[in-house]
Amino acid sequence: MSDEQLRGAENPPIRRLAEWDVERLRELAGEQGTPLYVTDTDRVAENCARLRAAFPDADVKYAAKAHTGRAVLETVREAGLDAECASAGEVRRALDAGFPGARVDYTAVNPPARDLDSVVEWWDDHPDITVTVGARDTLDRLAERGYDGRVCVRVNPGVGAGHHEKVRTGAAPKFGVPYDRAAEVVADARDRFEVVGVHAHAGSGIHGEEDLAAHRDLVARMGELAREIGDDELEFVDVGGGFGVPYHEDDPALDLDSVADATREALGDLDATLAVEPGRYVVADAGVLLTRVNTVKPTAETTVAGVDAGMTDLLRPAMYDAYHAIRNLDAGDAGDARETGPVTVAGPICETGDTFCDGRELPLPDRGDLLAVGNAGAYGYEMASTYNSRPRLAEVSLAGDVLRERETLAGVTRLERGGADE
Ligand SMILES: Cc1ncc(COP(=O)(O)O)c(C=O)c1O
Ligand SMILES: N[C@@H](CCCC[NH3+])C(=O)O
Repeated sequence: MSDEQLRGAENPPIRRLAEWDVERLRELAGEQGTPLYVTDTDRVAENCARLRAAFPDADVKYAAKAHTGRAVLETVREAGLDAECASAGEVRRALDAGFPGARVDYTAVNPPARDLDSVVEWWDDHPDITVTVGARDTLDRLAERGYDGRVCVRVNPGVGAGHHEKVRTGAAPKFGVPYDRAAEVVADARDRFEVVGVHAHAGSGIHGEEDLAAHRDLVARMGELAREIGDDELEFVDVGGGFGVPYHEDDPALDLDSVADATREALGDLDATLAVEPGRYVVADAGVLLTRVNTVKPTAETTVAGVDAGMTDLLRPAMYDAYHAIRNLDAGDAGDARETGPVTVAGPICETGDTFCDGRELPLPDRGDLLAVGNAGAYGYEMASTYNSRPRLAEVSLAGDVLRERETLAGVTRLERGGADE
């Protein structure tokens, strides 16, 4: 596909929930049961292609935490993005999915000893891995293990952005060395390692003028820092990810090309390559969560649609009050004519926060209706848990391949004495 097409209607910047093939989703739910994640890997590839077209001279890395499933990692690798990993586990999964070490960055945040041990061990076979370090202690701990390889220094830019305070990383003291100490830490690191880059990340879900202004500030600060410490001695300046997607049906899509232009302009002239590391943008609209209504309960204020998916399957609404579009695939524009009214879609978990929406205007549900929850491809399955002894749900590709099997109770209890048999 040419860049022209990638910027046009052939590859639109967002796939809305209404654009998924309802018949196909019904078939998959029928074959696999619910709750079920459906992932369209072609869409993942399209999103990667659009990122590469918007940032043609940059190193585009995929933040693997958004969706670390094998099929997605392989798709991203084939599409030419690198892998940005948040743990030794993610590093291992990226290597196993075929990323060469030179295309793997490990962003080590307060890294557990076991993670450092593993990555240093794998570094023998993959000497081009880059470890991104956000504290001097981490440099010392790497040196103690005999590591003298590629290091990137993570900086706390003092500028945060994102859809919720819990994901505004840039100003949180947890992440990165303070901006005014960054040059000193880089100098120290240069004595002991090969310093290949500097890094900062504003936060997740950048969407809207205020967030974009913060992103530009961060990028400008990183450009200044790189020039101060010698950009000709760096391979890259990584300005993080965070590019948002529209969760509300009528939110506009992010204009990625203008974000890319603004990023380059804010960075200024540099010998080092620009790097970005989006996660959500790659996978959010490539996934839906299918769930079935099992209980309908009219109340004075709302009709409760009790469903078989819960916060254990998609945590974002409970954790961040995140909005996800919901479509009833058996009613309204996708099925029977129905009256609409305020509907509360609630899961089976014993927590008040276990709702996907509260009093949202939707077709009044019937028991057995199939609902689709949109933009579930990013931070969906990866944040799933087994709370309330709920086995994790299954994931299939749009083509029908099982990407992750449905877990069983035996899977949940396999690590405990006297665990269940099935
Ligand atoms: C260091 C780092 N890089 C990249 C990302 C990816 O963010 P997003 O999925 O919003 O693009 C995150 C998550 O916020 C992050 O913490
Ligand atoms: N898990 C968050 C975003 C990632 C934060 C990672 N630093 C979300 O679902 O919005």
